[in-house]
Amino acid sequence: MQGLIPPGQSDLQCEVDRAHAALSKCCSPLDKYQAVMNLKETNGDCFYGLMAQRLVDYLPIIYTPAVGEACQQWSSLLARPQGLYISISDLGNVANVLYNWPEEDVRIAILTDGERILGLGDLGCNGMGIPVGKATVHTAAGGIHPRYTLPITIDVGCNRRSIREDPFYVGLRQERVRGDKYDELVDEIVDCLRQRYGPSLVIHWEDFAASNAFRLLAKYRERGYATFNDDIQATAAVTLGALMGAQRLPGVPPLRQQAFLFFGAGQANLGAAQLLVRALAEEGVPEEDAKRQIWLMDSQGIVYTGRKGRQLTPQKEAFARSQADTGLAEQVGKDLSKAVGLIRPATLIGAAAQGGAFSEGVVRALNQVTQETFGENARPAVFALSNPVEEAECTAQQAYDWTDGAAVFASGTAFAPVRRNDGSTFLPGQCNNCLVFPGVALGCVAAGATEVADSMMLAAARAIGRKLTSDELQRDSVLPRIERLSEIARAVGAAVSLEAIASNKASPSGLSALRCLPELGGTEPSELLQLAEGCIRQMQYDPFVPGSGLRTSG
Ligand SMILES: O=C([O-])CC(=O)C(=O)O
Ligand SMILES: [Mg+2]
Repeated sequence: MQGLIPPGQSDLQCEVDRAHAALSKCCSPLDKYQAVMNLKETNGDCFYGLMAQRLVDYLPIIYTPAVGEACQQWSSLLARPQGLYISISDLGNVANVLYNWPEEDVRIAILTDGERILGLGDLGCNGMGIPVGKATVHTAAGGIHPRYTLPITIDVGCNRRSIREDPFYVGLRQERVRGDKYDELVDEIVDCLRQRYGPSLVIHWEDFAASNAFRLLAKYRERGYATFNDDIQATAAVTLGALMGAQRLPGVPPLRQQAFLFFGAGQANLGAAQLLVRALAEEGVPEEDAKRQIWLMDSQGIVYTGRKGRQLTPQKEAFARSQADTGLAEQVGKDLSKAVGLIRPATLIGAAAQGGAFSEGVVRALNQVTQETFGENARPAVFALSNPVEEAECTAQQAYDWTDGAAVFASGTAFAPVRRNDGSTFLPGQCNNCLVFPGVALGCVAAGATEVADSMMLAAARAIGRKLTSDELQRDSVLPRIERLSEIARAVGAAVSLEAIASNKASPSGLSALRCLPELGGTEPSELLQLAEGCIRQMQYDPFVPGSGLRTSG
């Protein structure tokens, strides 16, 4: 290497600082995305060092929202492969493809088929940015070694013509394969993953369309895989965590007394509704009563039994209002402010990828019905969860302005703090599944979990609600600040492993690693936190002595 690199020596910290200074010169988030991904490719130690130290600066780049733009432009980005591509033409040959992945010890596989990337829809093979970004967050926040993560894009085609016809498109130029062949491919992938990486490999599903997401999750859970769907379960856990956090603010009505209106009946809201029912059940509310507190609204209006048109999916059917609500549903039609006026919820959760759907009229009506029902100091919850930011149902500023500061607000993509008239600031919570999935994976890996049970997701939600600090509460945040992501991931990890042990979902290897935990009894056992810290990459360069040959790492 002598002569091929400059003579001055820098340690890792200097390289991290230099990389940050260089990246600060990028003019757009997309430029920064490309530059930082290039760094990942050329100097992994420096990249992960930078992510660990400045996650809050780089999360909006490697993750939502810039990663969404990167996926939209993926074909023309000169992106180097950072994960594994398995296509429908590999059917019957998946094992060989999988053995091309160089790592022997993978603990988490993150799979997408690119059909529902964030709120951006079908991006086909260009969705690869998402599992790659999620893997990076598993490392940067959860401390999972990058070699333990395997991002996979399953290419079965793309139903967006503009993408298929893009001359630079990197995927298969065909419509999506569906039905038996699709299922066979996913089966083969999951089987081969288990064969190569063992039964406690965590399978993390990401950004599948609802028609596949629920089915695949149920199928592989039933088959005894340690598996979770980020968009259904982790989004649900962070949403429930935000609802639990809101309970700690004065004026927010008790969960068991409210009506909840879910705008959008896709994976995120259905998952949240399912988990909410479980949480209410633990408060002693019978399941049927809990369901009666919940209203779903999709593109056809209120979800109710016997609704004309397309048949309800089983997941929607579980929350369909009874025939007794037919009159109300017909009166509402597709009008959200009418729904608010007639249902009188105190919580409105949007996850329909319809930017701006929470209009001034809707938010004002929500505030009014909340105060009429629970008194003039009562505060409604407005959660605008769709990603990326253009898809958000309303902005933080709007929610505050339209309710004279009464609303408690959370969003999927971050909004800046909002200044109040008295000079203090509201701190909008970022209700993004990144507060959950790294901790869930960490907890599962640490405990050698054989299943990702609902109770483990509930434990994750509770851990998040508990972690809110008094400063955050004072600024009306319903979730811990994203700056604390690593700390939250470890707390969620601890809670998830403890619950895995308590519900007999931990395997002997995990149990022996965690053998001291039950006696510790606390909610954040220091042993587990140490274990988590132990997983973290030791980012050190070996000293380079001129004339002695290569650096051994870096
Ligand atoms: O990636 C994110 O920001 C959250 C998420 O899973 C999605 O929107 O699909
Ligand atoms: Mg997702």
